Order: sequence, then structure tokens, then C-alpha cells
Amino acid sequence: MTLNLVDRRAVLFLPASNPRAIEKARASAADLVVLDLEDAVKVENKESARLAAVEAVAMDWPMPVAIRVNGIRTTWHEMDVAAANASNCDLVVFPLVEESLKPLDKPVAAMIETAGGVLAAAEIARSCSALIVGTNDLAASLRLPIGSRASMSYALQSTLLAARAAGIAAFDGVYNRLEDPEGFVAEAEESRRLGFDGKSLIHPDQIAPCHAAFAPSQTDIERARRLVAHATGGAVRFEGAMVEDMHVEAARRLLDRYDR
Ligand SMILES: CC(C)(COP(=O)(O)OP(=O)(O)OC[C@H]1O[C@@H](n2cnc3c(N)ncnc32)[C@H](O)[C@@H]1OP(=O)(O)O)[C@@H](O)C(=O)NCCC(=O)NCCSC(=O)C[C@H](O)C(=O)O
Ligand SMILES: [Mg+2]
Repeated sequence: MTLNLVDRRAVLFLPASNPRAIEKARASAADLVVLDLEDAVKVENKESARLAAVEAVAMDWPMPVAIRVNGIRTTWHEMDVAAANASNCDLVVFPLVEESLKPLDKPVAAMIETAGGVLAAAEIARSCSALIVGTNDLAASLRLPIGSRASMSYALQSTLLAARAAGIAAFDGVYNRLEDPEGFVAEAEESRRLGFDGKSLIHPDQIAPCHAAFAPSQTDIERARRLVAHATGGAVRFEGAMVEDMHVEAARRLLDRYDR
């Protein structure tokens, strides 16, 4: 079972153990909300967070809502998966994935956040609805010093390639520095240039800048409109450059995204 998440931009994570954050997320402009049972939840709250997540997804949500379960090597994993699978959530997110996901009764997404996950991303992508890069765990797995995003470019691009080859959505990782809005915007714009559909977020303040970074600019939209109007099929000269059918298709996709 799959869920079309392509073109969703703002993927907001929050601890399932935080009821105020759940309320805030429901009222937000996030495109996908992920109630976390994994790293954001203290060990002593794992069971109550699972119950809270199941209760929360039973409410009405204006956007798809997911539950992220604990990793396969933890004692909570099986109970989390069973609870999420039986719940009203739209998607189950698995962390630290290194092989194909087993099908559930609902759509699944995989987090690529280890060296093994990156190398298996193409196979994993064929078993799920989205790949999400977990840049914090990935940095640890690759033994990178803090702030070494440039050293992750191969992993980011491999994940994107795997998702595109499987025709599913790809989301970039989180930006941890809550008090650095300029840094967030720069990283989100880079994510868009890399081809990601959107970015994982950890705070409501990151939602609006994320939408802005991934939205097509007015210049892009106007150019796309001119290009679609100008195209006659095959190779043509358009504003000083050669364009062919794939450029027209890309322009149509951009206009379609903008309209939606
Ligand atoms: C990072 C935080 C712990 C910061 O918390 P805090 O300083 O308390 O936040 P604020 O005081 O600014 O909060 C203001 C209000 O906003 C709500 N809030 C905060 N964060 C969220 C959120 N993510 N979603 C919805 N609402 C949120 C607060 O409840 C306040 O509400 P109110 O009291 O009514 O005013 C905190 O932001 C946080 O917990 N963020 C999410 C952490 C998380 O989910 N982490 C796991 C995913 S990230 C990850 O692990 C990626 C991957 O696995 C990897 O390896 O990289
Ligand atoms: Mg992680």
C-alpha cells in the first residue's frame, strides 16, 4: 500500500509524548506530521508515548499523520509497529532502515540514516512510500565531525536517486540550530536544489520558511508559463537556450504544483 507524498514540503516531527506540540502540529501548515516514539521520547515515556500517539491519530487531522516507531533492535519495536499498524495513522515511519520494509496494512516510509541504509537505499525505496534522510544519525554512522553536511552529499544524492528511481517522495533531514533562521533557509534551499520534495522539521517556526524555500519563485512560474506557451514539440530556441519536451514537461509539473 502506498501514499503519494511527492511535492509535500514541510514534514514536522514532534515527540508523541508532548500533547501541546500535538495540538500545535494539528493547527499548523505542515504537509505531513510525524509523531515520534523514537529519539525524541525519553526511555521512561516510551509506553505512554505509544498510547498518546494512537489516541492522537484517532483525531481529525487536516494533513496526513504518521507514527515513527522505535528501531528494530529495540525492545519497543514490535509493540510500536503493532500499535501503529492498528491505529488510524496514515503512514508508519521506520528509523535506521537497512533492508526492504515488510508490508503492513498501511503505507510505510523508511529513514536512511546509516552507511548500510545509504548502500541499500534503492532496494528499500521499492518497499515504501518515502525515503527520509536522518542526518543526525547519518553523521554519527559516518563518523563525521559536527557541521559536515558537505561530506554527506553522496549519501543525500544516493537517497534522492533511489527515491526517484522508485517514483516515491524524498525528504531531507532536520536542521538542529533553532536560533539560526538564515542557516535553515540556506539549507532548505540547498535541499530543493538537490531535488528533495521537502525537509524534515523540528519546530513550528521552521514551517513557513520551509514552504517558502521549496515553493517555485514568481520568476520560475512566469518562465514556465512562457515556455509552455512557446513550445511546439522537439527542439526549439526559447529565450536564448535550447528546450525540448522534457523541459516543457518539467514546466508543466511546476505549474501543476503551483496551482495545487
Ligand atoms: C527542539 C525542542 C525540544 C525545543 O523545545 P522548546 O524549546 O520547548 O520549544 P519552544 O518553547 O520554542 O516551543 C514553543 C511552542 O511550540 C511547540 N512545539 C515545539 N516544537 C514543536 C514541534 N516539533 N511540533 C509542534 N509543536 C512544537 C511547543 O510545545 C510550544 O507550544 P506552547 O507551549 O503551546 O506554546 C522541540 O521543538 C521539539 O521537541 N522538537 C521536535 C523534536 C523531535 O521530534 N525530534 C525527533 C525527530 S528529529 C530526528 O531525530 C531526525 C533523524 O532521526 C536524525 O537522525 O536526524
Ligand atoms: Mg535518527
